[in-house]
Amino acid sequence: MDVALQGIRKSYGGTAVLHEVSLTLRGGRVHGIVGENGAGKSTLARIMCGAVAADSGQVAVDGEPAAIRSPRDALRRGIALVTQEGAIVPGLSVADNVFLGGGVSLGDRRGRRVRGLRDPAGDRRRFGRLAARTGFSLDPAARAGDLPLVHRQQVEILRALAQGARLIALDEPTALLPAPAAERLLRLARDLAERDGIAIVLISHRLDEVLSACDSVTVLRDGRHVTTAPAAELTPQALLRAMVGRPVETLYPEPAPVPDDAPVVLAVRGLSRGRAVRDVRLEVRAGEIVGLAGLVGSGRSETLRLVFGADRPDAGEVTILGRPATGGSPAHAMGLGAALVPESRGEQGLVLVRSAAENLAMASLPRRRRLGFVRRGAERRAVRAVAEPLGITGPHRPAWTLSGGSQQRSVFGKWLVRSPRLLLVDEPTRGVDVAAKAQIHRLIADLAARGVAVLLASSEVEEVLGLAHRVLVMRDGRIAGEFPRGASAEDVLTRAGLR
Ligand SMILES: Nc1ncnc2c1ncn2[C@@H]1O[C@H](COP(=O)(O)OP(=O)(O)OP(=O)(O)O)[C@@H](O)[C@H]1O
Repeated sequence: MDVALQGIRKSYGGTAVLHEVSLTLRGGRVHGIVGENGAGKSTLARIMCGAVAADSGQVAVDGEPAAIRSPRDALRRGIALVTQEGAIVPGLSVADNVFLGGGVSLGDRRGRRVRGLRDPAGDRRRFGRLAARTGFSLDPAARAGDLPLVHRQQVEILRALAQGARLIALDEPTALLPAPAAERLLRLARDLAERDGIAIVLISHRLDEVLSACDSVTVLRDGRHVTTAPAAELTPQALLRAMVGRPVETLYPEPAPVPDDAPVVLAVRGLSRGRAVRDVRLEVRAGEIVGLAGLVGSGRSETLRLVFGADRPDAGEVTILGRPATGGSPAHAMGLGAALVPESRGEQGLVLVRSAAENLAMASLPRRRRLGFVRRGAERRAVRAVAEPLGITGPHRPAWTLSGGSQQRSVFGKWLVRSPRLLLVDEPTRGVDVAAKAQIHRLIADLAARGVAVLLASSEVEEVLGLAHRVLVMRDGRIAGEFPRGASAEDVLTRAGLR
């Protein structure tokens, strides 16, 4: 199946987000779409999949104009979108999400049963076949809302396949995955293209994976189509130049040395919670960046949550600047100077119906003043002090309309306005483009240089090794090793059980 996008235009509130973009996606091929945050990648994918209406232009399927007005229309035409955050119906089982796809795709959160009666035994067989085809091991009876984001994405892929999709657009599918799982997913994408003739669209900020997984790559810049070229003729540098239109600094900033007399800001001893975190011991001094590497589920994020008081430990002790913080609450930890930039910005980081400016201003105010309306003055100050330096575009629009990168920067900014002494950061650059990534790295390095203690968890081993003074590797909830900055990624991955 070929899908041609012709002269697609889209504006939001008078701002053009896509300018006459044309692109043909062919069955049996993997097409990459790259571009900086806000370049229009997701909007293009949403238009093709019926989640957003174009202002003009058309979508043609196998040469015939196709009126795609909803995700259901798109799915009927064989076009499915798999998003980063997962458009599943949380209250339904995995199997129901997969098989009721046509009826429950985006916008129908109650999951109405549009197909009438179901055949449970048939569904089980079909589910088994799909699971075998994809290599996903999901429990069909599990409640979809209980699944972690990475598994919700698998549910969406199964749903697309169960509904017979011939074009599957994957919007940043590997952003959350550790290296081996990302490789498996990309292999699956290639296999679906080659064996089943499905057209795969891969939107990603990881240029190396785009180049290795795709047949052709399209570059968008500021809503314009810059080029489409065979991946074999491109290099990461050429892609970057096309994306950004200027040379980009991609080296990690050298962290400032930690003074010998720098006080210990965070001390953790014997910290344990169930099987997730076991007997963790670590220290972070003022000005020091300590990295936490490890697989998803190795205990990285859980350790940060325990330190921040978001979860209660079964045992162990946390002190922040010498004051006890064990098993307190986020409010208590914040009172001691801690800040947590969480992994999932949509769920934990931002009030999405408020603007980035309001989110920033809310974070800057004392707790008791945070309810009700935020004063315009506080908003203006927050925009000047944080949103502008961080390059957050559209700080006055509701946060849900911001590009993924601007959302991530807003979450970061929210904590910066509070001048923390201890910064706990989880996946700081997920879904962030190369230029913004460099900005966030610089920001972390600058904060540390000003004496902030940073505990940084990331699934990108290169990121932790590049930024941190030293790296602790977690495996099965325990600290399995420690490496200095500049150690080889291979060694860290081996210790983490990834290789
Ligand atoms: N519903 C909306 N209302 C207003 N503006 C929007 C809306 N959705 C997207 N935009 C804007 O359109 C532009 C393109 O956004 P889009 O999400 O398509 O970019 P992207 O290339 O996918 O970025 P990222 O890599 O950060 O996900 C951004 O400036 C974004 O803020």
